[in-house]
Order: sequence, then C-alpha cells, then structure tokens
Amino acid sequence: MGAIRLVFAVASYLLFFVTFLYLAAFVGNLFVPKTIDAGGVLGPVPAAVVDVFLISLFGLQHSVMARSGFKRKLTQFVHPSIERSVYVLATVGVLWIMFALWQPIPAVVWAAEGTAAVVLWALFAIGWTIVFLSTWMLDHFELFGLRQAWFGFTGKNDHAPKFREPMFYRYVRHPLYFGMLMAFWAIPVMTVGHLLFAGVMSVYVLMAIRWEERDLTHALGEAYTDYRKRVGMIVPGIGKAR
Ligand SMILES: C[S@@+](CC[C@H](N)C(=O)[O-])C[C@H]1O[C@@H](n2cnc3c(N)ncnc32)[C@H](O)[C@@H]1O
Repeated sequence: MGAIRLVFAVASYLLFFVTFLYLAAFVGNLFVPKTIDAGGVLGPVPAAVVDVFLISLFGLQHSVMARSGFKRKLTQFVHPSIERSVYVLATVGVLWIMFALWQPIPAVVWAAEGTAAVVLWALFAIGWTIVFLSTWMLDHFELFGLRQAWFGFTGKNDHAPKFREPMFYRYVRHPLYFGMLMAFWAIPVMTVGHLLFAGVMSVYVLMAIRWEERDLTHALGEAYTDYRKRVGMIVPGIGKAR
C-alpha cells in the first residue's frame, strides 16, 4: 500500500506542477487557448457572477481543506501520509474547473506600451519566480506532500512541522503570497475580467493569511508569535503584530 500511496503522491505533484504552469499562462494570456481573457460566452454581469463563484470555490477548497479539523476528519478515510497529496489534487481539480468555466470580461482597464509594458512583464515573471523560490525556501517537497508520502513508504517517523525563517521569510512573513499578488496585478493589458480576478484573489489572500497565521501560531507557538511582531506581513516592515 505504501508504494501505491507514493505513486499517488508523485502523480498529484506532477499534475500540480503542470497546473501551476497553466495558471501562469492562463493569467498572463500566454501560449494556451483558454486564458483569463479568451474563450467566454456570457455578458459582463453573468460573467462576473460566474467568475466570483469560481474564485470562491478555489478559496473554499483551499482554506477549508487546510484547517486542522478538516485534516483530522480526512485522515479517518485516507492514510495520513497522503493527506497533503489529496489537498494538492483537490487544488488541481478546482483550478481546472476555473480554467474551463472562467468567463472573460474583455473591456480594457489599462493597456501599457513600450517600456511600461516591458516593466510589467518583468514584474509578472519576477512574481511567479518568487512564488516558485518561496516553495523551496520553506520546504518544496513537504508543501506538495512528497515528503510525507516518502516517510509513509519508508516507515520512518516524519518530524513535526517546525518554524522556518529562511531568506525571503526574513523580510516578509508571506513571500509566496506576495509573489502571487505581483503576478496577478502586473500585466500590460488589464481587462475588467483580469481586474476582477486580481481583486477578489487579493481579498482572499488577506483572509487566508489570517487563518494560516492562526494555525501557525497554534502549531508553532512562541516562535511564530514573536515572528509576527518582528517581521512585516507582505511588505517589509508593514503589518507587524502588536
Ligand atoms: C502555500 S504555503 C504559503 C506560505 C506563506 N504564507 C507565504 O506566503 O510564503 C502555506 C504553508 O506554509 C506553512 N508556513 C508558512 N509560513 C511558515 C513558516 N514561517 N515556517 C514554517 N511553515 C510555514 C504553513 O503551515 C502552510 O502549510
């Protein structure tokens, strides 16, 4: 069974990796046929309703499944070593639903040209790079469930989550989310649909930070409480806890 679980974890990881690349292409209107600004059938108002619903579906899955109570329930049905991989696979599912059903609202809010467009593309690329690097700084294999499945397979004891403050994490508490926000907002041609996506996602990220920090404070105790007082939330120096 351990080997099957490991294969499941690797498959979930690979699917996520492809989905992550598709998300970057979807948001940037690059390379793929169905993007944030392509392939819709609805008018602006119904499109906005569908899109907010799709982002909420992503937010709901992402936040509910990340809570410890849900994890406890889930591990009554699936082995603890693949609990994170189930989460990763569910994320893949909701993202593909979003890609498939997303309704563009093509009215243009801004259209940068020349140097401004180059700068925005650079920020877009830097944003995604920050996201990717942040996963490695925390623990890439743990975040995507591979470490847990490997420990389950080898029968060794997995170690408890521990506080980390590597590189970007010395300057802000949420560099990965910072990178996401940068990649969502930095775009040369901003449509109403894209603006809606960036805006609702930004609100969701701020909510997710509250929930994530509550769990981290609970799991990591004093180390995280102190971290919140010392280090800014998304922008260095800003959003420290009092
Ligand atoms: C998708 S990552 C995002 C991390 C962080 N919010 C960011 O934006 O860089 C979420 C996971 O990172 C873990 N995490 C966040 N900050 C951490 C820290 N300083 N030390 C250890 N784990 C952390 C949380 O437990 C959660 O499972």
